Amino acid sequence: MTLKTMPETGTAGSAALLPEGHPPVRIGKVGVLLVNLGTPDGTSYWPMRRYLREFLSDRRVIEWPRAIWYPILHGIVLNTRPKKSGAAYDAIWNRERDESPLRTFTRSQAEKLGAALEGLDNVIVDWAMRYGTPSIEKVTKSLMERGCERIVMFPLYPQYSATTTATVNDKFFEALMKMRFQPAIRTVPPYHDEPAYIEALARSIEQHLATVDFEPEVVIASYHGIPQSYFRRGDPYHCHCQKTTRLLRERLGWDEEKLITCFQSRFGPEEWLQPYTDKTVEKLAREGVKSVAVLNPGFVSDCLETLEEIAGEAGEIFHHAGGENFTHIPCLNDSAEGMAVIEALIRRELAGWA
Ligand SMILES: C=CC1=C(C)c2cc3[nH]c(cc4nc(cc5[nH]c(cc1n2)c(C)c5CCC(=O)O)C(CCC(=O)O)=C4C)c(C)c3C=C
Ligand SMILES: [Fe+2]
Ligand SMILES: [Fe+2]
Repeated sequence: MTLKTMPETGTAGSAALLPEGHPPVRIGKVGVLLVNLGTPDGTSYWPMRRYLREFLSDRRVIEWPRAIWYPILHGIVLNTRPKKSGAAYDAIWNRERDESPLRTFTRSQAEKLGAALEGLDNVIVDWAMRYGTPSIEKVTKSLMERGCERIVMFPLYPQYSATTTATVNDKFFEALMKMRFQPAIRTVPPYHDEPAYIEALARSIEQHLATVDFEPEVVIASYHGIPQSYFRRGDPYHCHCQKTTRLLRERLGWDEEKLITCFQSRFGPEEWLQPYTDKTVEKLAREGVKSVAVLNPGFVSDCLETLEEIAGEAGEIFHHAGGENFTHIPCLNDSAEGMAVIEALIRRELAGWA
């Protein structure tokens, strides 16, 4: 049998011998795949509807029996919500790049991580979204085409929830299920109590508060909510959120009145984790609290839920109820502190591979 050399293949540049007609094989690389929730491709009706349909059809997100949920989703939600949510996205849209902030930050995080890992010449960094584009399947295939025999997949959620971390894992493994020749896999675990993460949050608070001309009486750590029933059935998310706040409080030397935990972004008629952020800022203002700061430790990047719901809506609620000073502390995003967290976790998970 004739063998031919394929210089573009082989481990880290070494030539491999392949039989004539053999499909090309690229090997020797390690992929790092950052995955965030996803975001619409545009704010008009159809891109919004496509995104919401995929998101709200996920059984990990809405656990109701399909026979009950699908008529509501298709008959009501997908007819009304695309317009309403589209208007909200419009208010925060990155017009320069014509995309949502979540996409801008996720891409930048991948680019900055790639630059930070440049010394590891067998590592390729890329990014994908659980819902919408670029899909996990497409990017995973692309990493393999570029020679990745091993992939570290990082669901970008500090606190584990079945509605976020698990569904990213599911989608990733669903893509692998279709492959004859699979890469070896590592997934990055939740990091709600990692010292590097707590330190980065603490510094982001200190740095932001140094830029405003008031001292907040109360600082709210506001996490995305989940239905209470998911928590009762064993989702550890609530405990992870509480632990993040406790460690942050200890690091800052604050008491339980100064740094509190709340939950935002309720959806549907069920009871969600409480206390609710919007009700809490209103109550605080009515009780005479004049200055409040809110941070979103569960969001790796600023997005609709932080920029519109907190920086926008929650601030308005606070002022209408008599509050005077309100400030939103930005997420870690692609800041030096935020990138230090992502890099530290990825370097740890690459041990023995890169
Ligand atoms: C039942 C519905 C939802 C659950 C459960 C849920 C959990 C959950 N979500 C995030 C993070 C994000 N959610 C975002 C947007 C968003 N979330 C829901 C619903 C549920 N989320 C909807 C319908 C939407 C879309 C916007 C809207 O119509 O309100 C985003 C923002 C994405 C963006 O493009 O900016 C994030 C991020 C977490 C962390 C979480 C559970 C822990
Ligand atoms: Fe959400
Ligand atoms: Fe929201």
